[in-house]
Amino acid sequence: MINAPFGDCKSAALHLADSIQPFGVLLVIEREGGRICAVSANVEAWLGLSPQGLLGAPWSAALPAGLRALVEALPDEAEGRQAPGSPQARLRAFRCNGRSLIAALHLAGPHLVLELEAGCAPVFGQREQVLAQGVAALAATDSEEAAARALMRQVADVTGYDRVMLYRFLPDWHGKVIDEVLRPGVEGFLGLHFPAGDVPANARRLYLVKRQRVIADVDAEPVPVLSAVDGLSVDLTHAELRAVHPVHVQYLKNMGVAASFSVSVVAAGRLWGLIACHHLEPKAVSFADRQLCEQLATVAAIHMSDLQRLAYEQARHAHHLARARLRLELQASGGGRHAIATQLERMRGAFGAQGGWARLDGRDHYSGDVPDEASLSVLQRWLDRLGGEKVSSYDVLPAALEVNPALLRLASGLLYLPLGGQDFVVLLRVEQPENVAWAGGPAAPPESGAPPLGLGPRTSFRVWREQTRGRASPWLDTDIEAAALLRAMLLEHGERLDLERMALTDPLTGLCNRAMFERKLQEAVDLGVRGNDLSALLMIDLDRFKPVNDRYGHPVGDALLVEVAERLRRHVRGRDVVARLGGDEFAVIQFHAGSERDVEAAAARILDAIRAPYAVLGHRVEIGASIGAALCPRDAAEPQALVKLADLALYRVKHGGRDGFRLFDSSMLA
Ligand SMILES: Nc1nc2c(ncn2[C@@H]2O[C@H](COP(=O)(O)OP(=O)(O)OP(=O)(O)O)[C@@H](O)[C@H]2O)c(=O)[nH]1
Repeated sequence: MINAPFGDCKSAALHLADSIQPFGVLLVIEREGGRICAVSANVEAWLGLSPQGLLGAPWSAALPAGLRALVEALPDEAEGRQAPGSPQARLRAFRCNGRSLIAALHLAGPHLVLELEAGCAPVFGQREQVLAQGVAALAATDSEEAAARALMRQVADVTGYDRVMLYRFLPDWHGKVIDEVLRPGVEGFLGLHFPAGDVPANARRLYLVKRQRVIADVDAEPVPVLSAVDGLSVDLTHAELRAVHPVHVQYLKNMGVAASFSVSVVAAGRLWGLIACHHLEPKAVSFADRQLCEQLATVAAIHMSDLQRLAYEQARHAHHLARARLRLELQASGGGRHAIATQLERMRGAFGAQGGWARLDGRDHYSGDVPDEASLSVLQRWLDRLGGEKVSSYDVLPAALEVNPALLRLASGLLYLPLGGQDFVVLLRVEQPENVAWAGGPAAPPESGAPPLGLGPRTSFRVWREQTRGRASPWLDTDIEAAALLRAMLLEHGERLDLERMALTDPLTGLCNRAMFERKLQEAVDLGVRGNDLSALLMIDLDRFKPVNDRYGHPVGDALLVEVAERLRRHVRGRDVVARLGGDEFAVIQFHAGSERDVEAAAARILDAIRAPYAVLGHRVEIGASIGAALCPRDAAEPQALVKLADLALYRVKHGGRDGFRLFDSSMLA
């Protein structure tokens, strides 16, 4: 029986094609039981054996002696060749009915697939020489593209097709002809783009596993594969003779192509491109030459994978170095979270971004080419939807943003690093407008609704020009990976700053704590001594605070402390420092204190501020404060001594009845 025909081209299980091209003959043997379960309908013409006589018969009885020897030899040899790539068929020269044939046998799941075609065994020596030269040429290349070009030239030399093109797959799987070799007078396609639908996903999967594919004559009638049992499907993924989908045949005819040969260009397990060979007359490349091309393609794939890995490692290393430098800069800057903004340019350099935008603690910072603020707000609303958990990126401006000309020009590529809360870093790449020349228009052939064989590939390959907008040069995998690592580093930096801040501030009032007070006092003393400038230290202890706690409870006491802190903050100047040293004890460090009188005036203002009545949690409270002060360098030129003397003055006030101010004088030491 004849098995089911293909489905439509895009969803068809192309490898289950139940027919073959007529330049050979196919037999399928069940590995279990050894019966011949399928043969191509042309078997009689090639082998002089009828399909009826072969189907269901054991191969050991039904096959001619030469073929039996091949089948006997193969299964064990082939076991190890099954996965993961193309199982290399075993070749055998064979004469039958006075014809020289090449027999090839490979495993396909539960089946052995035997194919025969006209030809003779490869001539030893010549083939090895071509292979050696090819390997040397490939090894001399230092980029993936150069290796692919070298492979294309070798395929052109070995096969002699009219037009040999290097077709490179681009990120969305549309393709571009980036190199070609033409017989004089044959039209070329160099520089033209082809839509992704021209090589649909099912075809790409086959190209990945079966690294070469010949179509000997687009006008040749396919030969059905007859099977012994109903519904038998043989996997022809690795078959040389597998028939072509009618839509693809039509596609080639529309192009004026009579025969084709394709060699897959694979790098790191991914389809990089195709070497597409066209002939304007029917043409079948010999099995041996096809194998030679496949071997060269395998060598190219290994070399290209190595080059890709090398480029990847180099890019990772460069990012690693840039990050290490950035970390050092951040640590050295001591400038808190905003130090990240000073590194925007460095980040742009590492990621090849023309614009940088950081929002840190509500403040915006920019570097390089950045859209205007209104456009950035549009962008930000869009970014808000992405969430703040991970790096996001695009290198084609999202449709929703296309209407904004500034974003189109300056933000066609984006890396978004959310840094917690409202903070983020955004790196931008400018638009790279490109004039794309399509071979016959970018639309894929119609997909839905049409009957399977009525599907038509496009009929025209006339050049159709389109300017692509909103595209930036694409981020590499290494960029995305490095952005995630950079984000982790910046978050860690922020967390360290938060910890530092926590370690240096009083959690209740937000004032400096004792540790920070000591640092700042040292600064004031250094400045006073070096600059012969007067600094003052005011030690403040609240009076009658305990009764507030006792009477109204701790929460009221807490709220009162917070309010005292607020009043103190309001009564100092820019650089001065207010600290809570513990309990109801505060301190003020005055830089550039002016004169003794100025210090006294400041203390009086602070006293008045503290004395003013409070309304805390619904209670009216009044307290006072005892304040003692010492001056640097007049009284002491060393922090601890200064604290001691200011404390001495404070205790004089406490013991003198509280609620007042004393400036240290030497009589207090008596
Ligand atoms: N609500 C509250 N009370 C605190 C806190 N830390 C310390 N205290 C209390 O503050 C009081 C400080 O003691 P004192 O300075 O002797 O109290 P005072 O009534 O101001 O005494 P004088 O200075 O002699 O007037 C103690 O009762 C502590 O328990 C705090 O964080 N919150």
